Amino acid sequence: MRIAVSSDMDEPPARQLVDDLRRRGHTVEVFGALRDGDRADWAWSAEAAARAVAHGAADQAVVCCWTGAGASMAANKVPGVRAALCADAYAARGARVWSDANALALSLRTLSGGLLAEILDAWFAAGAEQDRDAEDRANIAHLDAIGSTAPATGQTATTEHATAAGTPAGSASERA
Ligand SMILES: O=C(CO)[C@H](O)[C@H](O)COP(=O)(O)O
Repeated sequence: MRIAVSSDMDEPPARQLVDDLRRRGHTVEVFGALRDGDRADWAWSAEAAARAVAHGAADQAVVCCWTGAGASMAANKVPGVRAALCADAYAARGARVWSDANALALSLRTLSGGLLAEILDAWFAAGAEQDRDAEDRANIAHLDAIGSTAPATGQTATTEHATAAGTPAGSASERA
């Protein structure tokens, strides 16, 4: 897989992440503090990695900062990117199976060597289960399409919004 990796800090866990991904056979492109001359702030670096996914230059992203919070927020601002901040293997598996996450956000503060390997094992072993949570995933896609100006998903979608972006699966108007 082609993986875009970002970090706002050139810390050992971030380097270890890149090495581990390459050992697993992935092609890695780095952003932020891991790349000479790149901007290293967490919002920009995570957004750059997320954009690589949105533009099709990468299949997935792994975005890092000290807590993982800022990196996940920035990545999730890029339409089409579903970033999940995962503190353990259970969260990583769930993010793939239920949420079809395409970006893994990690906290550099908490990553020991063993934990990183467990999270990556779980992340790459799992894929979205088509028959579970499909409605939720459709609503996330709908949110991407409509932005924040339309009624919340689950509320009655107006004709205007339904026409512009498609009616969200399971919305009140669809169930009516
Ligand atoms: O975890 C983070 C954001 O969620 C950052 O890594 C943390 O805030 C440190 O950034 P800086 O050194 O620029 O203050």
